[in-house]
Amino acid sequence: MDRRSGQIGRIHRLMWGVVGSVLLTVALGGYWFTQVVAQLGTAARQERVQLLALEAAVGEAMAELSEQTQEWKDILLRGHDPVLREKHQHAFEAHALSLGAELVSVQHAARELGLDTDDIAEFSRQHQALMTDYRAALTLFDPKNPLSFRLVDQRVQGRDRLLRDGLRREREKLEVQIAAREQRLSERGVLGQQWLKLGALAAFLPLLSLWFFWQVYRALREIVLSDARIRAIYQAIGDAVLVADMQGRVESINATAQKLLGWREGEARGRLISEVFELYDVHHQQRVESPAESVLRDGCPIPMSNGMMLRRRDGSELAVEDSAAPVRDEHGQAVGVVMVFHDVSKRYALLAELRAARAQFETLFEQLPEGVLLFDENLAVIMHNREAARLLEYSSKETLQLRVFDIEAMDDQAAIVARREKLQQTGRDDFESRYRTRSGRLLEVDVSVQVVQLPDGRIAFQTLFRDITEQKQAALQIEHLAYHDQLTGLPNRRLLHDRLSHAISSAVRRDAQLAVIYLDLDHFKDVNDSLGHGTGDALLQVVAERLLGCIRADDTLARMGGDEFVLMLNDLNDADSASTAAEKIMHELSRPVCIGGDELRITPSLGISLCPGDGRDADELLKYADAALYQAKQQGRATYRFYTQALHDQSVERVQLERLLRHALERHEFELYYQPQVDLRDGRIIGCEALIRWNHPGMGQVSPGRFIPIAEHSGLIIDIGNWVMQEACRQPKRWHDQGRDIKVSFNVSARQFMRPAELMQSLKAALAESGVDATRMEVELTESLLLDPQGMGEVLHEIRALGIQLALDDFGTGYSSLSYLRRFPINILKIDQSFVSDADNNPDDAEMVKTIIGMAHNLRMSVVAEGIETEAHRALLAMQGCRVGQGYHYSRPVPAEEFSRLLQRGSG
Ligand SMILES: Nc1nc2c(ncn2[C@@H]2O[C@H](COP(=O)(O)O[C@H]3[C@@H](O)[C@H](n4cnc5c(=O)[nH]c(N)nc54)O[C@@H]3COP(=O)(O)O)[C@@H](O)[C@H]2O)c(=O)[nH]1
Repeated sequence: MDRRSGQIGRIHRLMWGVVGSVLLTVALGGYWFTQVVAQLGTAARQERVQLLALEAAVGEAMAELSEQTQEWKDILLRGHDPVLREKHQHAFEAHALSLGAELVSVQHAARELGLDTDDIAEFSRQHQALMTDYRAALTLFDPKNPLSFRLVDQRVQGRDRLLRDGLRREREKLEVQIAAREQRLSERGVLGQQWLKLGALAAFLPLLSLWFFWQVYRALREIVLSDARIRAIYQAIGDAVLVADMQGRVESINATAQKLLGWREGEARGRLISEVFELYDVHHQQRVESPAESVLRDGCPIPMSNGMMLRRRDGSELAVEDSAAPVRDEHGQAVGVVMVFHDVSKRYALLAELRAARAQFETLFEQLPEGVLLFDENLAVIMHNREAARLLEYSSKETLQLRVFDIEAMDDQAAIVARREKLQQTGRDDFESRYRTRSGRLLEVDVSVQVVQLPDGRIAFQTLFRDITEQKQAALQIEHLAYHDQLTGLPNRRLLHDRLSHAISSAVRRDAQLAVIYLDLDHFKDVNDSLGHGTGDALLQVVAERLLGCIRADDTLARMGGDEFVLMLNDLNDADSASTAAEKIMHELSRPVCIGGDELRITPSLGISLCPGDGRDADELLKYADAALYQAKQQGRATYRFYTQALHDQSVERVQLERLLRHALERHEFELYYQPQVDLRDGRIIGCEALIRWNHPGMGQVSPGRFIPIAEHSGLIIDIGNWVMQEACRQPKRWHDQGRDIKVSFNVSARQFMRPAELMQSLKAALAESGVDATRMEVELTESLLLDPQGMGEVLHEIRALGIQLALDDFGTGYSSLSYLRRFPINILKIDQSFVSDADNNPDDAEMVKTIIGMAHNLRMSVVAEGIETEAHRALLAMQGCRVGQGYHYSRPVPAEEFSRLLQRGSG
């Protein structure tokens, strides 16, 4: 390339030298030539001027001669007048002089022009002679004698004419000569012009040659440059090019080929193609023929093909795409081969990546847990995955023949089309729909459609769908569960609340009345506990059925949980209608129920609130009905109560107490009082019962009779009970440390027993933390707990195993049964104070007391009598064989310190 550029530069410089010298030659030659021609023209012009001057001088001489002759005549004619004669004589002389001078001039001019001047010289002499004669004649002139005029004139007459004629002839002769000369001069001028043309031509011809030369130069330069350009392109081309001769020997390789092959052109030149271009089969790694070699063999061009690996000079490999064609001369004769190839490694890698990505995509597509359908613009399936076909129960082939209308379980095709049009605008849509399977089954599907563009530019609808039939059913079920009671299928608290809210709004709008009846089965727990939950559940179902029979279609019966039901009675005329309904309910539910061969008798308690009289809010009405129910329960059960202001106040108080109770523990407002248990024979304190007290800063001491039911109802009894347990365990340890070993009993609520594991954990922790001897502790539980034989047995045995004694509180008021007394590890029976208080007056109570004491002894249990208020009580009990008792007769429950003093005193 550099050499080529150098050559072009040299040619360039040479050409400029030639052009310069030609231009210089042309310029100098032209200048010289024009100078010569110009000189030639100047000489001719000067000669012509001289001829003209000669001709003019001859003319002048003739004119002067004529003037002289005329003056002569005037002298002769007017010579008689001396003045005129003198004047004309002067003029005559002047003209004679001028004529003489003119003749001299003519002679000179003629001589200069090289003309014959002899005649002119002769004339000059004749004129001189004539003048002499004139002047001589004049001397003869007498102005007074006219004859003298004649005489004078006769002397010169004829001679002046002769002179004039001679001069005329001379002029004619000169004119001939001048004409000849003129002719020659004009010929010389023409010649000069020809020369000028020739000169111009001479100057033009080199210019023309120069122009031709320039054109040739340009053409040559173009050839050279295009050759260089081709060469440059050849080198710069992105594809590798190898040119070889017919023997397969490399002639040239371009820069790209050098880079790819690892051979420099100089090194590769002359080598066999196979040496520099080692080609291998990609898959089998076998050496294969290069396309150039195949062209040399067959003479046929090989189009661009790939799939081969090129082994480079350094041993590394490249994937190449190559082609070859024969190189032919102007006669079509093959003179070599050209091979073009390029590196396709990156493309191969990319293709491999693409293939891997596609395989990945296909796997993903096929393994998608969702069905995928691709619909074209006409909503026909053009692609699908396996899951789509499976869900729709079609084969793959069948799926590809479906249209959306075959799948969508929508009768309204227009709606489907409208949805498609909307989709085209929004690009995406998510909705739930129903698909019909091949077998006609309906699938609830969650569909997500996206508008996509196909490679050919058309749009398509990519539809992902998921079978949510089960989910839907589950959701429906959940929704049903969320709003219904599982056991009875009745609306639950939430649904009741909704309906009640709507019913209240409607009633208020229509100025109508409605009643809310809160119902609770009396002693249902006992049934449940004694006969088992199965029976309890069956009973609840019967109750639900009977209640449904008591209400109208637009009324609502809901189960609130446990044995609690609520009835919402719409459009009541007055409160009496509610009473009527309540009585009907009581009557219906009081009828015996037969379950599993057992005949059960139950009674309900009912609380009633009215809308709008008692309130216009669902929660309010429920709360008031609950308060009325509470009242009904308090007042002996098996009855109904309407909500009243007093009830409202109690209810408010309960709510307030509950709110305050929630903070009582953390504010250390609880305290344990201890009531002595004494030996009825000698009044000696042998133990005590721990009874909780709530010292509220504002309300003073709140009795457990007020707050324990609230604590139990709210669940706060768990924490409070744990605190009692801990404190009750700590106290005997303190007394022990003071030298007094006292047994302490404490109450454990039924709700605490409902969480046996937690109870045991708390109990053990309390014992461990206090370090008390467990045999000093006694747990009091109520009779009703023993009605659940399965649940309770274990925990009671565990408590006993710790060494703690078990006392059955309020014995005689519940389902006292010998069987469970035998079954459970109860140590002590506590006779309820209600029997004790009247035992001295009421023979039934006395009999009861006697029976309990006898039973306890039979069962080898201890007996503790409660509520001993008088000596009579003590005496009666002692007489019946009861050894231990407690009551105001001995001491009210007292704080620990005071109890310590009692201990010191030695008796209660
Ligand atoms: N779960 C828990 N319940 C407890 C706890 N502390 C008490 N209670 C229960 O609260 C109810 C009311 O108890 P209280 O007001 O303390 O009444 C007790 C005695 O003061 C009272 N008593 C004792 N002797 C007499 C008497 O001669 N006459 C009379 N009229 N009353 C008397 O009896 C209550 C003792 O009851 P009991 O537990 O059944 O032995 C009450 O039901 C308590 O059980 C507690 O910590 N946890």
